[in-house]
Amino acid sequence: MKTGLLGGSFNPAHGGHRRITLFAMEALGLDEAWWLVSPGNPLKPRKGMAPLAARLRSAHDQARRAPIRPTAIEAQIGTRYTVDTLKALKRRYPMRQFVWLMGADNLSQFHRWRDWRGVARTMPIAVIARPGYDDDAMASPAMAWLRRYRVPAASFKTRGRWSAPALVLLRFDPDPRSATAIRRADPDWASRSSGQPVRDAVTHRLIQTSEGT
Ligand SMILES: Nc1ncnc2c1ncn2[C@@H]1O[C@H](COP(=O)(O)OP(=O)(O)OP(=O)(O)O)[C@@H](O)[C@H]1O
Ligand SMILES: O=C(O)c1ccc[n+]([C@@H]2O[C@H](COP(=O)([O-])O)[C@@H](O)[C@H]2O)c1
Repeated sequence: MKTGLLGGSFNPAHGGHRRITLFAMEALGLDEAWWLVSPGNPLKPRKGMAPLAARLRSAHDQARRAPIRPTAIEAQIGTRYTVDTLKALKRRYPMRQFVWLMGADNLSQFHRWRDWRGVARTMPIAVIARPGYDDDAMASPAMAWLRRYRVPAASFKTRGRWSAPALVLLRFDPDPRSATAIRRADPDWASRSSGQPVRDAVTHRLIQTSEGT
């Protein structure tokens, strides 16, 4: 199973997340994508961050009828830094091939992440162009190191077994949507988010069994 991992605050999830995920799945030939709804981005302030349950619920709303599984795996396994999460997922799902997905805004900050080279050595990375961030991303300190590992999307898609580091740059019709704009227009979105707790499909299976696929 080729699986894309999109980590994020999802504060809240929006149509841009869904659209870039579906585009990336098509471009990279992925079977499914998991959205890792973060317990708290280590570089973002806690202030203004809606509860995890509300953010996860918004992710379920946006992922409807798509091969996208919103999860709270990091809260479940107790990781917060991406390098720890990705290593844990590779251990738990040894037969899966994972690729880390992120927008260009995150590439421009990537050198500030804990052991970012370790992230890149754990699995391939695909970066999705984002309006307003692409120039900074291309000029970023992480890109200076990562660019030697660049692989065209078309050849990545046809590779049987992936290796890392590998960097794929994806450029689609750019999507200007952002959670910041949504919060600005609707600061109380989370307080109206209610209902049954969502079932976290991947976490559920992770607790039940060791998947082995
Ligand atoms: N419109 C978009 N185009 C490309 N990538 C995006 C887009 N929106 C979100 N992403 C990417 O999706 C992941 C999760 O994003 P996140 O949940 O932080 O949403 P956001 O819209 O960037 O939020 P905020 O505005 O609060 O920073 C990140 O890797 C981010 O770069
Ligand atoms: O590991 C780190 O040091 C690190 C620093 C900043 C962000 N991240 C991860 O990057 C992903 C995107 O975060 P965000 O808030 O931009 O949606 C999310 O999975 C975060 O946990 C990870």
